[in-house]
Amino acid sequence: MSDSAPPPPRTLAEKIWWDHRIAEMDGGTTLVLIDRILLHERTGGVALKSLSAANRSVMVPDQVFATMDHIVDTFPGRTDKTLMPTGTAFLIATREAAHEHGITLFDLGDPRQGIVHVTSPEQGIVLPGVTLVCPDSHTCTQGAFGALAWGIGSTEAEHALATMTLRIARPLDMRITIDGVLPSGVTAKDLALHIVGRLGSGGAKGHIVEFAGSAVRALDMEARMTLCNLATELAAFGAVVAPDQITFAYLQGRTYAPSGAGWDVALGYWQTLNSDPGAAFAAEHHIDAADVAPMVTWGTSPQHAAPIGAPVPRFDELGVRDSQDSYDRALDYMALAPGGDLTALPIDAAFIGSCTNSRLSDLRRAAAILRGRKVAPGVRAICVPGSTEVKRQAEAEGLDIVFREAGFEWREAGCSMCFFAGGESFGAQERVISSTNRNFESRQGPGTRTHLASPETVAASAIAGHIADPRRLEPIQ
Ligand SMILES: CC(C)[C@H](C(=O)O)[C@@H](O)C(=O)O
Ligand code: SF4
Repeated sequence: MSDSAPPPPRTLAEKIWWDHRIAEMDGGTTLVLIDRILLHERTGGVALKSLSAANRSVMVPDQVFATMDHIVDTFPGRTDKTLMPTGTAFLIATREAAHEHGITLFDLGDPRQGIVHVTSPEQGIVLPGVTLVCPDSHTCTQGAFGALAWGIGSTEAEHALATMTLRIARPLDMRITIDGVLPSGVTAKDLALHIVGRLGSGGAKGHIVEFAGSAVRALDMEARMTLCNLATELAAFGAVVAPDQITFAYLQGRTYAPSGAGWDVALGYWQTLNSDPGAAFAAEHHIDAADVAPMVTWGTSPQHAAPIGAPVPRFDELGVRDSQDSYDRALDYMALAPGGDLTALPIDAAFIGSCTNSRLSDLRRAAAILRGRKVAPGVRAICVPGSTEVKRQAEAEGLDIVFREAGFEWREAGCSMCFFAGGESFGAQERVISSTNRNFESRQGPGTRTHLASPETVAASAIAGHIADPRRLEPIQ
């Protein structure tokens, strides 16, 4: 390979790649400069601990940020005590290691605390054109800013912390162009589930997915993050959206974003971050936004998604490849039959939260549905803001009151019931409608049955007591 960047046309991802490439290594890998590293108490503390054990230090502590999100309780009045029996040790280890290494920590009680993929954009840590890694698979959420952001393992995190570099094989480029206008009542979450349903859960393996097209340009930053978040469920290496005025307006004035003259310099660079006309992609897909409907999953993989109201597909109707065994197993686990009507099944619980859909705009849209209505009897409904800052803003608008009056629990920020951390759980065989990103077996607790959907659909279903289309709400009595 030549040592200089290839001439235009180049893709957005290629531009960032070449701006961070240090050297070609053996085995077709490249040594890449890492700008920012994020950690959380589930995996980050482990990486910091082994770094200390090896007598190594964090190379640039100013560019490393840690938060408490995965294991912390989300009950009001929480402390270091967690429902996960060994959880407290993770919190303490992360806190001690962060202090030892001089890393900024968004600890319990800090107004910046929250889910790592929510707090980083809020604080302006992720920026267009940076390389950003975190030992967490949904790091590609942050590619919504035109950053190369990807999830790594704890060992890689240790290497990145010590050297601000990583050795990786160049991923391929994929572009998913979404043109047209999303129908009214259809959200970025529905679009993302539509795409995962069409391409399948391995559909972007080894690729950086660039989301492009007029429907993507029309999305605000929070919706772009929702879209990029689900790229993980396509097995993508990362996801990117070319930064534009919407991105710049979101970032301006945020704590860790450049300011003053530095802002102007950065902006000049950021405006070059888009794919040149004619740039080559290893794979291209086109989606018409008008084809997207509110979606819900019926099975145990995010690719098991269908428009609300559609019958559970029969095996021969599946749009993506799946084995008969895994299809049968999914239906058995979810207690569903081919051709069955999902909207006829009572739900036990409703959950609004996670790095997919727990930002202020998500809570506002759910609250608009809940206002003046009540959660159906017997349904346990929980709302967990993605960050302490989201919670503060929601409370300033009175959204907490709307959620509470409807019958929702209103929690402290964190990952909470997005995944079972070994403590709090929905019950076995309980059917949960959830604004999260994974419906794997036992994801929300041993034996729970998760249906993924948008916050609007979760809210509408909580009221109806069964999976319900948010566009067809009963009038307020
Ligand atoms: C616990 C953590 C490492 C995990 C991940 O990598 O994604 C979690 O965030 C998840 O969503 O499953
Ligand atoms: S909210 Fe869920 S998907 Fe996101 S980082 Fe936390 S556990 Fe993972």
